[in-house]
Amino acid sequence: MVKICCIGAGYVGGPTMAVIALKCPDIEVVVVDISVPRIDAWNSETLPIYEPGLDDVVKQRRGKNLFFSTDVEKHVCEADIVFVSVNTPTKTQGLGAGKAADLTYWESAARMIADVSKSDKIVVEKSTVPVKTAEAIEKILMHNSKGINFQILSNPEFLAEGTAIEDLFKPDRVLIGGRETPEGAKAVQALKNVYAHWVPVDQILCTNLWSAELSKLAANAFLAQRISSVNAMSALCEATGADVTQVAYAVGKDTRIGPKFLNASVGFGGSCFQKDILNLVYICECNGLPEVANYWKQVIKINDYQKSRFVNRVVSSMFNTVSGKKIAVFGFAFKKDTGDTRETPAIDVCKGLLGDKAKIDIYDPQVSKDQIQRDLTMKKFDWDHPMHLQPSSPTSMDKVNVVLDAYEAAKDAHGICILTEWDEFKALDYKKIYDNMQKPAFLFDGRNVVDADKMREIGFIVYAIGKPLDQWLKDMPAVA
Ligand SMILES: NC(=O)c1ccc[n+]([C@@H]2O[C@H](COP(=O)([O-])OP(=O)(O)OC[C@H]3O[C@@H](n4cnc5c(N)ncnc54)[C@H](O)[C@@H]3O)[C@@H](O)[C@H]2O)c1
Ligand SMILES: O=c1ccn([C@@H]2O[C@H](COP(=O)(O)OP(=O)(O)O[C@H]3O[C@H](CO)[C@@H](O)[C@H](O)[C@H]3O)[C@@H](O)[C@H]2O)c(=O)[nH]1
Repeated sequence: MVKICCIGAGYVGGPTMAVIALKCPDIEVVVVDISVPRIDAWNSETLPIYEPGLDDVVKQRRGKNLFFSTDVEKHVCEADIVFVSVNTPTKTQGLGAGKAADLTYWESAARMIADVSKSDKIVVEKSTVPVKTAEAIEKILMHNSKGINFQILSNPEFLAEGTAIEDLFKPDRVLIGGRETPEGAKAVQALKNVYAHWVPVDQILCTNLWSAELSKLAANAFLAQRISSVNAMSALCEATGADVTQVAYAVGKDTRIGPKFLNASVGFGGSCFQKDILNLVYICECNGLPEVANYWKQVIKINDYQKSRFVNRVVSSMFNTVSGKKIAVFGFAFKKDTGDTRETPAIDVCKGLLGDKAKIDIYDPQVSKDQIQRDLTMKKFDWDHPMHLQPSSPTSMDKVNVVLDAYEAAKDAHGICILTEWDEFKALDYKKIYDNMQKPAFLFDGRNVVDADKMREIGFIVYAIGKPLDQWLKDMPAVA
């Protein structure tokens, strides 16, 4: 029986391995992590991450051919294929700080693999890494190999949170990069055999190592660039009276452009886009390509602009101050159907409002109070380190309340900011909400989830990203 071990039981390692175990009953899959609470949660009734369909997959295979363990060394030693799916955060200190990928966790995993291995292994990069990481990993493994043969493969993951199980069941493509040698080709084939259990072989793309590594960064950069493009248009729509939804629809009808990923928003979030683009920018700079670096940097700049533009709209429309005013925040996760808050635009928007001395009441169906407190008090990029290395006792947040439903958040509030597109926000009784708010009552829709005209009929002053502005907002222009 082929044995797989995956180092890192996070958003990628957990769901990916659960699906491999489901689709390949003839393979034993063990997911290992240094975090005891995370592994305990994977072995419990309440999994450590919320992802539609995940519970079902884990319950079907756990204890049969899917295991979660903290005994990292034992399971690495026994495995034929070792996936590495550990954090690759942005460096916060030293050379490349604020841009380069911090490969500390990756390097320590590679050294451990070299230390404990007693048989040949295929080592698979599942984490998103800078181009040429495989070369560095190869050096670490070869210099410590004791005669063992290691083949390094790059197999980047393209799942999106909230749809991870669907994406893993029906990936657009699986990408495997390997060395162009007979041993490399054999390793690529071994990994291909795993995915071929359920992915049509013509969708399994095989490339050289560097193409696979770079394709992952490139795909995320292209995706994020689409959002920054439509968000840049949203600012122009507001200035001209065009409607960004209509513009995006018209643009997306061009089959060369396509309709997906063109929703204007308060900004993109998530653990990947910003981190991976910063990493790409750094690689370009290191390769003497400042023009290319600047091109991609602009995607991040527009995203930051979009978040601060939103805060400025809120403040300026409420007579240029939110000091002492209660603002209800609907949604804190970086997108719907996940409890993940990494790099969520809600952090920057809430910090912006707090900076203007607002009082905020936050409601999100999947994010805990503890997590929100951590997010609003943590330093930039600290979130992407293993849980046990993050600050555990957040400083107090006397101007922030985390509440259990949207009605409570909006009671006596001056304004509402919708920051995540949870479906339940479409179905709320906004008349009831309006009746319980201070007047004038403001609704700032950062995700275009509510029917703005209906809200206006109720009495709200409405701001919706990229939509024609209410007269009130035109009279109170925001400084971008
Ligand atoms: N989250 C996503 O949707 C997504 C999608 C595609 C790719 N990625 C990439 O995959 C990688 C992992 O992302 P994630 O979201 O799963 O991160 P995560 O933080 O959820 O999980 C990483 C896990 O690795 C563990 N870990 C770190 N060092 C370890 C070590 N030496 N030994 C054992 N365990 C160790 C941590 O404790 C943590 O539980 C990143 O490179 C990310 O960019 C993420
Ligand atoms: O039209 C859109 C689409 C998305 N978003 C926002 O963009 C962010 C990222 O969304 P999404 O890409 O759906 O989720 P992620 O889980 O971050 O997935 C991205 O990042 C992963 C990690 O690398 C990749 O594997 C995925 O392919 C890639 O989509 C979220 O804040 C979304 O709200 C928009 O604002 N408008």
